[in-house]
Amino acid sequence: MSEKKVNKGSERKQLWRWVLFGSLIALVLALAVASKTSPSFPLFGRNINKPCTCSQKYTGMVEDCCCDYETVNNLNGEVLHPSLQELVKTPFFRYFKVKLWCDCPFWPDDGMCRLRDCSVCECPENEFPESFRKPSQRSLSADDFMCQEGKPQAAVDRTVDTRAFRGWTVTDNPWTNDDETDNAEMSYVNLQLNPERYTGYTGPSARRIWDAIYSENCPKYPSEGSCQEERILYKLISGLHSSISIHIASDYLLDEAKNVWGQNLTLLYDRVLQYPERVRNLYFTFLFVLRAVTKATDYLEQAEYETGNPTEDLKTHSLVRQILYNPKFQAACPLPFDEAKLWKGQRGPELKQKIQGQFRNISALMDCVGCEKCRLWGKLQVLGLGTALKILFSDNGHEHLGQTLQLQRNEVIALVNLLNRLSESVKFVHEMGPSVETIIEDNFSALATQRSLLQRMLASLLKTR
Ligand SMILES: Cc1cc2nc3c(=O)[nH]c(=O)nc-3n(C[C@H](O)[C@H](O)[C@H](O)COP(=O)(O)OP(=O)(O)OC[C@H]3O[C@@H](n4cnc5c(N)ncnc54)[C@H](O)[C@@H]3O)c2cc1C
Repeated sequence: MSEKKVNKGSERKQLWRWVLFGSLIALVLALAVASKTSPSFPLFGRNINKPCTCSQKYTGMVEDCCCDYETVNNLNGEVLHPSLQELVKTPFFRYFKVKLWCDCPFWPDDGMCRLRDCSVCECPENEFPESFRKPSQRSLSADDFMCQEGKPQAAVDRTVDTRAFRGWTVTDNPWTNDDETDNAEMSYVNLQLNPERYTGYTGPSARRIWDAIYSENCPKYPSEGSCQEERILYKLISGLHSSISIHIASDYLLDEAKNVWGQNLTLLYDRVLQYPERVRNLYFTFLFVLRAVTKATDYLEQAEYETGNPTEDLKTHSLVRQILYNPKFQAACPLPFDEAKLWKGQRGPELKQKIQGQFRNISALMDCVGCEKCRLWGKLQVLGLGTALKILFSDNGHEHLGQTLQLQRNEVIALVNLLNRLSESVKFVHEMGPSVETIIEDNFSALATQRSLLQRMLASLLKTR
């Protein structure tokens, strides 16, 4: 009888151990599945220290700028974003002239030049209206439709309305490497047909470009005694990088088989939000480019936006004026960035030359980008930044800017499209950031609770053994 009791007791203990062990496994599996299947439940493989929320992090003045985060968000939401969205759709601003061939000057044997054929990948002729011109008349082979590492989302649609290009002079830009004179190699691209978004471009080729940019041309922590100008170059590139990542996250191919596109908030968090510095650099870059646009007010106001469509062209001019002369903007943030404090002192001119050289290298590196659509937006946005630098630092001629500044049409198109991209990114981070961080935070505390539960169960399991 007593032996039976003892046996029953040890059986129950055994059973209890199995129940505990089973629950433990079930809990771990449930967490793993939740983490894998839900993009907004990113728990595993992370540091689970509690992050602080967007609202706590982004207050006060944007570093090195003259506006605070709240003002930037308000102005962007109410004034800039809506106008810019309209402006970039106009015929003048939606066509960009670009050399898309991959003639990377740095590492010809990268293997990316097998994409040379891919760079002329065009839609089959029956996909677009007859009246549209194609830049290349060469006959298309089957390979042309299988380009960009087999990813159609990476190919550029060259559908273009030729009426959009007239006038404007060719001028130098000491900050960039772009040569617009070689018309034979240039394509005209309709930016509205080629949104900046996820393309599947990743791995060593992409990594090599970013590495070359950061390690050789704009190190985060340059040599001892680094100055504000060097930090500013880093922040501009980092802000642009954040914006590219935000566009990938906001327009992501969620299901390749079904061609479903949507937001990838895990990616947004992983690449941008969890590094507050990257968000700050995005705001900095936005204000820097905005300052360049406002500084060129006289020039942009008088420029010709003619495309052969008087109604559209009038609308373009009116939208440009709406941005440049918005009273709300002028009252709340009249000087987004103060460029006058740079290049001072004896080292000024030498430093400027050095940084110009670094920026030109970054511009040249865009030819090494091994994905056509990424190259398009990389080139456009770097040209946009180069244009901002040219406007802000043209031979110290700030006072007479209206008379001395000369911009190419393509530079103006790049500048405005860059500003629009940055404005979209600022809006997305402002609107989505807090909720994404709250979800992550909730998940972190859920994980913390589950972790302590697991620890207790494990301890109890070990005890009963
Ligand atoms: C010019 C260019 C344009 C591109 N455009 C597209 C595109 O349109 N669509 C697309 O799908 N892919 C694009 N890519 C690829 C994309 O940027 C990533 O390289 C790719 O998605 C792989 O990402 P990753 O996670 O390895 O990190 P990456 O974004 O490649 O970052 C590499 C490293 O840089 C550092 N880093 C990341 N972000 C920042 C930042 N904001 N500031 C400072 N340092 C940072 C980190 O150390 C990171 O590990 C582009 C690449 C380049 C070079």
